Amino acid sequence: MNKNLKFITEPKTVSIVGCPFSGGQRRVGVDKGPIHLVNAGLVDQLKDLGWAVEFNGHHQFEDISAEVDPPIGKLKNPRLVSKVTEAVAQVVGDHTRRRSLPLTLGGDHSLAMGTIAGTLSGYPDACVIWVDAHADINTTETTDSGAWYATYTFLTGNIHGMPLAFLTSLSGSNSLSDTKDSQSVPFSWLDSVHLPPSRLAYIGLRDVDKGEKMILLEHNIAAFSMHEVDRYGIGTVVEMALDRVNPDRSKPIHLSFDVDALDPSVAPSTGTPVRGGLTFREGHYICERLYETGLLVAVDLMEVNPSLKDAADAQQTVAVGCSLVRAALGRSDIN
Ligand SMILES: NC(=[NH2+])NCCC[C@H](N)C(=O)O
Repeated sequence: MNKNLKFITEPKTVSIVGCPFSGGQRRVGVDKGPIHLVNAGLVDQLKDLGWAVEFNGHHQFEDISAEVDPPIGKLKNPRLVSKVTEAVAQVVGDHTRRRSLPLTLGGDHSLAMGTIAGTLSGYPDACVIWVDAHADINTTETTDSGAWYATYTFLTGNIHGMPLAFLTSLSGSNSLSDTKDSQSVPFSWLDSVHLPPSRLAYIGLRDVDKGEKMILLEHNIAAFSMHEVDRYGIGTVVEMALDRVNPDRSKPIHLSFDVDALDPSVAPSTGTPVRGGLTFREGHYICERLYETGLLVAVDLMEVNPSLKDAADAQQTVAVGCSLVRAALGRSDIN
């Protein structure tokens, strides 16, 4: 076992899962995120931190296509997103069961259906720290409940706003089915996966749709918005989040980091930026502290979209993304 990370075996290995995928939302370019992150030197940076790095190129999801993929209910690209996330779940699950640490680079945040399902296959008691401006817990019913927001994102139905509804079983394939053949219904593979809402904590929220607010309340989900970050400071907020989902500091932790949790002045190139976000240091502190718990088992970095804004903004966002990953994988300023 690793002296720093309780669940990862020596020699500590990080397995990069590059996921150039944008089908969970409407803006082109987020599929380029992982390519830019790797081209910025991430592999060598992680080797420098003492990790053995496995990276066999980005997943092309070649065999996966869904040429005929009309919306089901309000959901856009349901067949494609289901197939891609199922493939991601398999890959992440394999790494997890070998006790290497999967680092998934997105791509849009619908990919977390795959990454978290994969983590749960290896660590059924894992908890999730979801760092994001958005709650991404819209159900098949509530996905258009973000009234002001929806006006400029085509009434949503974008599955990147929904992964946690499927993972917590608030939505399931039954809500998408008009056929008896359950195998062919999108997301039926996820029906057997369940993340209890008591093992989910958010940090950084500031753009939560009406229907999502009701879900957070009703299921008593640990949600720390920017208001709590301002009020208590990031150090206290991270402990408060861990107290809710991992009170004994014993369970495996999956970190799912959406780069839009950061303020747009820090990470401008992302599809759904929201002002008033985490500072550079607050974002890094979360990553550093979770590494320090020794309990990290998987990391996602999502929603870097280098095609948005200008080249300098894209480069800044990619650089911050790499820096967050280094912080989550043990980089320290003094040792
Ligand atoms: N992963 C993201 N950037 N999600 C943004 C979601 C925005 C909005 N709540 C929706 O459901 O469409």
